[in-house]
Amino acid sequence: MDSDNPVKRRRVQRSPSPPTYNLEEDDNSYVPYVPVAQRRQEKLAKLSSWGGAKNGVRDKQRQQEDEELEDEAKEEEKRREKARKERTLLMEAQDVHSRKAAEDAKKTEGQKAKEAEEEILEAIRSRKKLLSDLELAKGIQYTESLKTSWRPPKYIRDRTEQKHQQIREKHAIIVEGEDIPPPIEHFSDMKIPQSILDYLKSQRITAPTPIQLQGIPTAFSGRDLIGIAFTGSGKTLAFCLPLIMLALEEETKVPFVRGEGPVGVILCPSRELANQTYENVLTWTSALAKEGKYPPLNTLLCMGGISMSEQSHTMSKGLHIVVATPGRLIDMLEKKKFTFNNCKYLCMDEADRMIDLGFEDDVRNIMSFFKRQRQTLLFSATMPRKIQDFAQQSLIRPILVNVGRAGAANLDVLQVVEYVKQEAKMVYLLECLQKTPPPVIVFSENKNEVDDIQEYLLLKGVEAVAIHGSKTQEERQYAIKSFKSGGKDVMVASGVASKGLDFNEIQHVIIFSMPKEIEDYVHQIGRTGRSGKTGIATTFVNMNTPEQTLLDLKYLLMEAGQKVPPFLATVEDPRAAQGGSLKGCPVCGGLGHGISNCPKLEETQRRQMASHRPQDDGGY
Ligand SMILES: Nc1ncnc2c1ncn2[C@@H]1O[C@H](COP(=O)(O)OP(=O)(O)OP(=O)(O)O)[C@@H](O)[C@H]1O
Repeated sequence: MDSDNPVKRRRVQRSPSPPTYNLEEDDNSYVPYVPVAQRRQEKLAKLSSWGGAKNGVRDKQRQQEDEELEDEAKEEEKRREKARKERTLLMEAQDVHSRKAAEDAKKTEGQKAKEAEEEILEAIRSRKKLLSDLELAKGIQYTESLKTSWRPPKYIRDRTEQKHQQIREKHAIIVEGEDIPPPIEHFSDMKIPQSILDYLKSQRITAPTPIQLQGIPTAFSGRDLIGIAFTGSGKTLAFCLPLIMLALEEETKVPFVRGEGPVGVILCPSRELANQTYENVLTWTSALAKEGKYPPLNTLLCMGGISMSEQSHTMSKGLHIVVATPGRLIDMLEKKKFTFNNCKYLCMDEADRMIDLGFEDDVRNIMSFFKRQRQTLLFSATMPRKIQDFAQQSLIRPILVNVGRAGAANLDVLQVVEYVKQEAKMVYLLECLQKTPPPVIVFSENKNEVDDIQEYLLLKGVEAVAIHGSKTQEERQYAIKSFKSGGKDVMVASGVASKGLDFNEIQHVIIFSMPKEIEDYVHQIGRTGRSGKTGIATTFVNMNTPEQTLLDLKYLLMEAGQKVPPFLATVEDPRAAQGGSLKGCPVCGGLGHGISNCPKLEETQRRQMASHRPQDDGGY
């Protein structure tokens, strides 16, 4: 009779083993399944244990039991249906997974690198803006540029935009931004005091360089500016002159007294660069005040390694201009030696380094001392696109003035790359020194090597000085002074001296050890071939030089139309074989690699991990 029971028949047809796709392992609501037959048996056992029950009662119980079994069978059907659906979902998920794996396998290395690049770029994009912590916290956002009274001469204002553009094109100037002030091709049209013009003329500075002819009017107009131009192209004058003019205007309105000022600050990443910029500002402000027609302006040098009491005479008067390295500046501001309550002008030289390699927090900190809207200017010879983008977000209606590709080598430098075995370098260096008369700079990435080279040269009778971050301030100053004055023929330097230092007519730069980052190479060779003169750069490479660095170098030589030596020409670009993009790296501007293997990014990450301040070789 039981075998006729449809419920039972259905149960018998059911698969005897539980489904293997049990998705419910993690499901707390799971109730273990007890087969219907087992439950029936249990019920029957219960019933029979009652004994002596009347037949009517038994029939009623059996009927009840059948109904229960039917309900259970329905439940069971539902359970199976659910499991079937879940199985479909799981299979679908597995399908998607295997499809993706198959697609990934089909992707070329180039495509994978592109995706990795996008991820890194996204991370860079999400960096918080370069505003002060206070501005960020309060959501303060200025939208208008700083107002100034300066106007270009009428005849220039009357020119058409097309004419302005023609002038820019003539000087290979690329501009980006809104309402860009016109380029001005003559200093005399810039409304600069005659005494400064006379001084510049005495220095054979008679016509503005491209970065000056577009950068100075832009800065005079109060606009935020990102100025990019190759090494030795006169960027210092382009950012110092507007500050001098601003300070002059303020001083003329109401003379500054002790405790007042400064009007503006110039930030530099190293002491040497700060010192050099300070000296430039001093010569220009002295020239201005020389004839007594204009008031004297006070400039303070604020950097580690010098005693501020030496400058107490400057501090005892109103202060117009501060030239500083970040660490000491923060220290002075925190100690309230002066304030930025009326400071309107902030310029960063070698700005990519300032905002990219660990100075970022210091810069933010410095910005939080500003109490009013400021004009911000960033200058460098190397400023990769990503850093430009980041900087642009942080400025107000910025104007980008670009002369040549950011990070390109100065075309006035003849670049020679030679394969020299490690053990042969010292001897070959002596030979190389014969190529040109002095002064010559020799660069090495390693402080110990700098000392070794200097020692070797001294032994060989060469008048050499050395400079690196572990030297005392006095030693560094002595080295620079004696080399600048011509007392010493050769300066052996670590990377510190590469950025921004302007030595007179360096004939030859020898790069004893090729830096990993191509930007550093660009800055190092840029110590020669300055202000329109030509120079030679000889670089030693060997099997210790990473292939990627060689590739960056190869592309840079090609871009500058220089001779590529055969051993360098044979270095293949792996991206070409993988079908990847051959665009330059958006982080460091190197042409021979993508973002995913950028040495600069690696270095930045390493520094961040170590979370210590940048070794600017003593900038603090
Ligand atoms: N208009 C000009 N005409 C001729 N020489 C100039 C002009 N402007 C500046 N110079 C000279 O050019 C040299 C290099 O200038 P500067 O140091 O400002 O270059 P830079 O662009 O800042 O280089 P770097 O990127 O290496 O710092 C200096 O000796 C300076 O006096």
